[in-house]
Amino acid sequence: MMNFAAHVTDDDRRADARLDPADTEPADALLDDSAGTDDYDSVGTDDHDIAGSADYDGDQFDREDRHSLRRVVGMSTELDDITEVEYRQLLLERVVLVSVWTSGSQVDADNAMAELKLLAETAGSQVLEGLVQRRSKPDAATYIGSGKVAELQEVVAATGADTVICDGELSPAQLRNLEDRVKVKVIDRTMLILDIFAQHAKSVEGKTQVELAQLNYLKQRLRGWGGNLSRQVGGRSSGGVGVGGRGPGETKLETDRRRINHRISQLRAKLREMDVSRATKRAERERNRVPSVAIVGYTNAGKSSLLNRLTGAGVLVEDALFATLDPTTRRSETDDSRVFTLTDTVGFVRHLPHDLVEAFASTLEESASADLLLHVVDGSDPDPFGQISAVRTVLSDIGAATLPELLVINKTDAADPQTLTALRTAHPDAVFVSARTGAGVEELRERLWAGLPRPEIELSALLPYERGDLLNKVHQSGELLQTEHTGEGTRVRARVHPDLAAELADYRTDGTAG
Ligand SMILES: Nc1nc2c(ncn2[C@@H]2O[C@H](COP(=O)(O)OP(=O)(O)OP(=O)(O)O)[C@@H](O)[C@H]2O)c(=O)[nH]1
Ligand SMILES: [Mg+2]
Repeated sequence: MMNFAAHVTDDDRRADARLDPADTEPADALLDDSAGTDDYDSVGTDDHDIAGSADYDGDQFDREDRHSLRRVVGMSTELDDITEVEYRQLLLERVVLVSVWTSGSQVDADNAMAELKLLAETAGSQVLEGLVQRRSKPDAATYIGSGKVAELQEVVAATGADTVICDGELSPAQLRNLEDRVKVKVIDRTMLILDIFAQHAKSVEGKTQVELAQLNYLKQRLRGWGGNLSRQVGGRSSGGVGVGGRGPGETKLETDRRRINHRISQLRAKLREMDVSRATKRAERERNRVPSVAIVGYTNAGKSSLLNRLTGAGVLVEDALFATLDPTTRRSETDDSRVFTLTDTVGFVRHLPHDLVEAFASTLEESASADLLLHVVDGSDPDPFGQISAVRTVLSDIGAATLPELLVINKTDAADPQTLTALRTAHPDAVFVSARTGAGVEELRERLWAGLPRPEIELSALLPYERGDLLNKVHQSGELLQTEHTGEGTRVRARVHPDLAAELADYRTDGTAG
């Protein structure tokens, strides 16, 4: 294990931040932490060299960083000192997966199970076994049928698993009943995804959003878990008053509920503040009329790799789900000097937990307000069509369904040729690329540039040399078609937005001035 001391510090800090109800983060810490991400202004001046970025897709970045952030099991000491959310996070180690398959083919069921396995592994678990039950609908009491529960009980005992992960969102009663029967912790897909988000969130905003989603989810399940945890952990730690042995009695539950509610309102307030600064930044961008492109798509499709290819951004790329949680915005330029921004975003997944969509609303709004969506699809996935429709579902949830979209089929180097043919037939307008090899990236760049909105007014003007500011504005927010330096100033032909056209009115030479 690497860098143990660093883990302890990180864990301590996290525990502190969550537990003290009176805790308010110093404002400067807040600023510090968010400075690295989503900061269009700070990168605005440093133009990334597109040609220089052609050699890498970002796979080289930050991997160590990410792994050094993995949670250390059992670092917290007193149960009194941790919320149940954190308690839940402590052990997710040796797991058995369970799913109920209600419709679709065997292949679909296998794909869903493979995805659940990937999710579990991304959360840091070792998957011991997977059980699928075909059923017209999940059992109301135990999710899987009672015969299957007995089988699950045996598998858990035989493998020594400490957790069961169910592929769906279970009711509190289902969770409780299953825990009672199999005697280990049972979590559902929603909790699993929340757990991954919790591990991956880096910025203050991301962490706040995840914690809010976790607490909202937990609040509804508090009673069920409280009862179970005491029995379960008490049994495991052989009767002593070990961790959890005290058991959250009614009073403890009440305290927990109050603390959770208090914490939720704190987090909401904090997010509202951050929302304001995000909105200010976006308004600034909109005022400058810099076209924005959002890279969206299924998790692990290669969105960050493409951003790196296109701009040399150096964003974390990892063969893991939800590697990116904090949106990163980079400035870029077309070959005819039009400036635009590219934002890498959180990946989507089938059945994205509702609490998460809500908590990440402001992050997702970033995509909803873009001028163009680059919808990246993993062409090497067994079911790229399923990915496309899952992503479109989330897009319409966040009000982004009607935005212009450029479909990008990525990983063509690894994709099955038949699948690619099927994709070509179904989506003749899509661009086929490989962020890994760079194939198709040139075409993508051109299609992307062509898809950017263009300023609506074309004009000619003669700008005196002392109005370098105006020339600069044309360069930044308009489109320079022609420039010529003369004795009196710079002659330009350009396309600009109406407000800039108004500013240029006095200098126009094409007769429509005034
Ligand atoms: N073979 C192949 N692998 C690729 C390609 N593009 C990306 N990958 C790999 O796919 C994995 C995911 O890439 P990312 O760029 O992190 O994907 P993402 O869409 O940003 O993922 P999240 O942020 O987790 O949602 C990494 O292991 C990449 O190296 C490609 O064109 N071909
Ligand atoms: Mg990413």
